[in-house]
Amino acid sequence: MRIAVLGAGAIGGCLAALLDAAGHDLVVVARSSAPVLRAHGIRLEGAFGTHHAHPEVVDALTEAPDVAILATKTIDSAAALTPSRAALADVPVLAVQNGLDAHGRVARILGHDRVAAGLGTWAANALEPGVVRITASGETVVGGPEGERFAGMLSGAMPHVRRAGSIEGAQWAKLCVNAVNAVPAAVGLSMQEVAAAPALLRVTAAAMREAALAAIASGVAIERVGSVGPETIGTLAASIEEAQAVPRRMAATFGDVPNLGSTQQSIRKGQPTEVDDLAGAIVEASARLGLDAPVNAGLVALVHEVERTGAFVAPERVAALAPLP
Ligand SMILES: NC(=O)C1=CN([C@@H]2O[C@H](COP(=O)(O)OP(=O)(O)OC[C@H]3O[C@@H](n4cnc5c(N)ncnc54)[C@H](OP(=O)(O)O)[C@@H]3O)[C@@H](O)[C@H]2O)C=CC1
Ligand SMILES: CC(C)(CO)C(=O)C(=O)O
Repeated sequence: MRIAVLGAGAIGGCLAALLDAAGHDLVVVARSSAPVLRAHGIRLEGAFGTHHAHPEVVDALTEAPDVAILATKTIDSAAALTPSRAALADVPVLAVQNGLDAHGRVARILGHDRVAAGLGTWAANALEPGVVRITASGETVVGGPEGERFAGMLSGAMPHVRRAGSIEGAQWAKLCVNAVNAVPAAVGLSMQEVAAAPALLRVTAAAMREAALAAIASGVAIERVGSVGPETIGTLAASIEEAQAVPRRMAATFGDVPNLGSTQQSIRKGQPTEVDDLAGAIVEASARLGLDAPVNAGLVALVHEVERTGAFVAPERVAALAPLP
């Protein structure tokens, strides 16, 4: 199949390399990394194996591929899709992005609803253009319109692909997972270091708890994604003390290689983050559901401060969002 990948960073670069290795014909739509990708291709290393791909690299699509994958940060979806909109007019698209309803937003930009959603639980690092390191394996959950097509396609290229029953339930579970992203992005530590620091672990647990309470209040049947399923939501909701087991366990699944998370990687590349679509989505959903989410609101403000100043904040300022008893 002729497959277009828009956004060849940590997730898109990994998928492009794996699909290339599986024998597909890849075209990559790239932004600032385009010259490096043209010259050196994409090198994948780590938990999904090693492969060096040399896909065609373009600024925008002029011809329709068979299918496309969007793997930019959510804040870049419109800018990445708009120049290729005509070529994607009738093309099934898989949006591999975090946040609630990222694929719905893509459907609205494209003006058609053949848009599936993909949720990756693996840890991917791409701080250097054209080099992707998968530092921890994990499942990929695919759902929504065209979900079956994309689950089949990915299954032929990578391990642990699962079709979601309810993509909305899976996106809520993933939003709870991504409540771990903001603390490392604010202080500049890895997820493992945050889990080992009692004051920062407590704030992470409090942020996840707010996400879980909003998930419960939404009334959506939560579907397991990675290590977060309905029973985990119950643990998170019970109390901050009980909730701490969840980010601690999650950090252990990321293994020994420090995992910065996708939000901190944006910071380290000097780029805006998608924190408004992660911690910010928890704040927004909570307000809609009549709940407060002060910890996530505080984290959104701190991550935006780090984006503006380029300097990580002192751990004490994060710890103050949910002080130790
Ligand atoms: N990293 C991870 O471990 C995980 C990430 N995710 C989610 O996956 C999604 C992608 O994240 P991730 O791969 O980490 O992000 P990256 O920043 O690593 O990659 C995004 C890529 O999109 C490119 N891009 C941005 N705008 C455009 C544009 N207008 N045209 C073409 N390309 C563009 C960027 O180009 P440039 O080179 O110029 O920056 C970059 O290469 C996010 O929603 C994230 O939350 C989900 C699970 C795990
Ligand atoms: C799964 C996890 C937490 C991997 O780091 C992720 O989704 C992210 O960083 O955005």
